[in-house]
Amino acid sequence: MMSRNLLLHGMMGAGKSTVAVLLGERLGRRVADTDEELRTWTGRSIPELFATYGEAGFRDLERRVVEELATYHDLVVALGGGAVLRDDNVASLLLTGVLVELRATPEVLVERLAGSTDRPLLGTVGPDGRVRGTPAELRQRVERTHAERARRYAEVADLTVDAARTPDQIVDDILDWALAQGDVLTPSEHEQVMR
Ligand SMILES: Nc1ncnc2c1ncn2[C@@H]1O[C@H](COP(=O)(O)OP(=O)(O)O)[C@@H](O)[C@H]1O
Ligand SMILES: O=C(O)C1=C[C@@H](OP(=O)(O)O)[C@@H](O)[C@H](O)C1
Ligand SMILES: [Mg+2]
Repeated sequence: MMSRNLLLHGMMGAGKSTVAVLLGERLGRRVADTDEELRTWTGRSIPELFATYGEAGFRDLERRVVEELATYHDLVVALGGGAVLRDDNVASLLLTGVLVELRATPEVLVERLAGSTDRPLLGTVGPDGRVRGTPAELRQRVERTHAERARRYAEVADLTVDAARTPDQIVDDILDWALAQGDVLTPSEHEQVMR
């Protein structure tokens, strides 16, 4: 019996990659992270990919990863924060999965992203991988990106969870919701979560 992929989306720093691992452990599912897939496939870091191909080129590579992952079932997937901006990605992902938004305020996100060196859109890392950018610039970029994307994230979400809590609490919220759906978990996952 197959289940639907649990696809985590939302802003950079919301905790998608972190929560995906825990959720996968709780369900005994395989976990995929689109950024990790891109690193493995290309042998390059995310900043290197942005520096080499630009954002548009990065999105095209990400699209190919998304298309491939959408052919599987029974996964937990941490999407890169920009993946659901494309309609073609959302259409592919919904064929086999449900979209769960992790939502947090810019204040919370900035706190979590302060030391980040692998998110080129935040301006905190140069093409050479060296850290640059001031805390004020980080805050401005997070606020602007959040303002640009918040509506889109909400619109495509099957479920939105408050990400300003512990990863375990976020996993519990997702599982509570998944249990109440008919087609998200397999019967054996259902049993395992209830135990
Ligand atoms: N629920 C949480 N509470 C506090 N810190 C978190 C939480 N989830 C993730 N973090 C931290 O925030 C940073 C970004 O998390 P990450 O999982 O990479 O987010 P995303 O994949 O959404 O960009 C990491 O340093 C991570 O350890
Ligand atoms: O929001 C975005 O556009 C991006 C988010 C990043 O992943 P996380 O959301 O895991 O940080 C990564 O895919 C890339 O830097 C672009
Ligand atoms: Mg991530």
